[in-house]
Parts: sequence; structure tokens; C-alpha cells
Amino acid sequence: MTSLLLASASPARLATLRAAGLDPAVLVSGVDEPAVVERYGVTDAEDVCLVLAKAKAEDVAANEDRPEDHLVLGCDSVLAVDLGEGVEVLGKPADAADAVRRWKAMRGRSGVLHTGHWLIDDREDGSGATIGGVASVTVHFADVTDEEIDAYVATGEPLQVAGAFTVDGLGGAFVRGIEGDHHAVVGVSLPLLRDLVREAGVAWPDLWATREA
Ligand SMILES: Nc1nc2c(ncn2[C@@H]2O[C@H](COP(=O)(O)OP(=O)(O)OP(=O)(O)O)[C@@H](O)[C@H]2O)c(=O)[nH]1
Repeated sequence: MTSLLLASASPARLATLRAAGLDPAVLVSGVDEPAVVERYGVTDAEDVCLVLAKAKAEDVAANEDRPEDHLVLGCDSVLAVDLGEGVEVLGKPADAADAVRRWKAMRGRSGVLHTGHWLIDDREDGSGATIGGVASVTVHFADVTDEEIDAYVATGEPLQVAGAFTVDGLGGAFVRGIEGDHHAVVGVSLPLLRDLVREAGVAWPDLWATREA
């Protein structure tokens, strides 16, 4: 069996990976995200989420206290959406007022949720691979009312997630539909991760926790 080390504090990413049969170890990265984006000089949503995913994976892979002999996975999600003044690249809302502002501008519109993935093969006899990719999903937002926005923001959920919405939580009623991989919206694209794992020379079933070594 091959083990995954998830370089993320995201409960949704961990739950998604566990539901898929993996039992990742978790070590949260300590990345200064604005500093990484500035250092790489990136502005495009796909570049931003990829360099952040890479930085998170590299931070954990360099941590001397990490569990060794794992595949290290970093992820980052951003929403690219036009709120009326051109496409913006948005992570989590700054505060409740920001979440309300965003929802009042994005209701009835569509955006693209991009999730960057970076995998580092940190196994002792591994491939040494350090590879990444982005999964992008178009999200169609419902024309929600001011009252719904205020109530949703008051729950606190939008403040915890990139794009200020969830597709699998309270926000699910406010998403008319998506085009792409559901899990990539939640936080980790399983088919993209499978591609990266295979590129590192690992068969996907080898990651299943119930599989005999
Ligand atoms: N459950 C759920 N979570 C979502 C959804 N959309 C975005 N998120 C979460 O929003 C967060 C995006 O912020 P990130 O910066 O990528 O990750 P994080 O939670 O800060 O954790 P790190 O990986 O440690 O940076 C992740 O935790 C995602 O799982 C959704 O539709 N459903």
C-alpha cells in the first residue's frame, strides 16, 4: 500500500479522500499565500491555484517532522468570476460584508472554480516526481434573494470556503448546476489525483487503505 500525506487543513478534502478509500495522513502547510502569489508574479486563476498548491506541498515535503515515505499532496481552490468589473480571482471572503457583496454580484451568473493540485513523491524508493495540474469546474449560481444571502452569510459557512459557496453544504441550494468534476469543487479532483498518482508510478488501488500491502 502507498500512503498519501495531505498538506491541507481542509476537512472537505480529507473527507473526500477518505470516501474514495484513502486514509491520508495530514500535515497542514504554513504557507504565506499572498507572498507566494507575489513571488511567482501570477494573476491568472489557474496559475494562482497551481503555484499555491505547489508551495503547500513543497512546504510539507520539506518539514523534517513530516511522516516519511508518503506521496505529498497540496491543493488550492479559487473562484474566477466577473462581479461586474471584470473577472476577479477570489479565495475565501475577507469577512461577512465581502461575502454579501460577492453574492449580490454573482447571483444569476456563472463562475469557474479552479482547484490546483501538486503531488510530490516523497517515498524513499519513489519516482521523485513533483507534478501538478488544475481541475476547473463551471458553476452556475442561482438568483438568490437578499434575505437568502443574509441568512446564508449569517451561518458562517461562506466565510470558510473559496468562492463563498459550497456545492455540498448549505450553499447547495444556491448552485443551479456545475460542468465538471463535483469533487474538484469540494476541494480535490479524484480523477486528476489519479492521473498524478499514476504519473508518479503508483497504481491508484495501491492507495486504498483496506488493500493488503
Ligand atoms: N465542503 C466544501 N468545501 C469547499 C467547497 N468549495 C470550496 N471549499 C473549501 O474551501 C477551501 C478553499 O481554500 P484553500 O485555501 O484551497 O484551502 P484551505 O481550506 O485554506 O486549506 P489549506 O489547503 O490548508 O490551505 C477548502 O477547504 C475547500 O475544501 C465546497 O463546495 N464544498
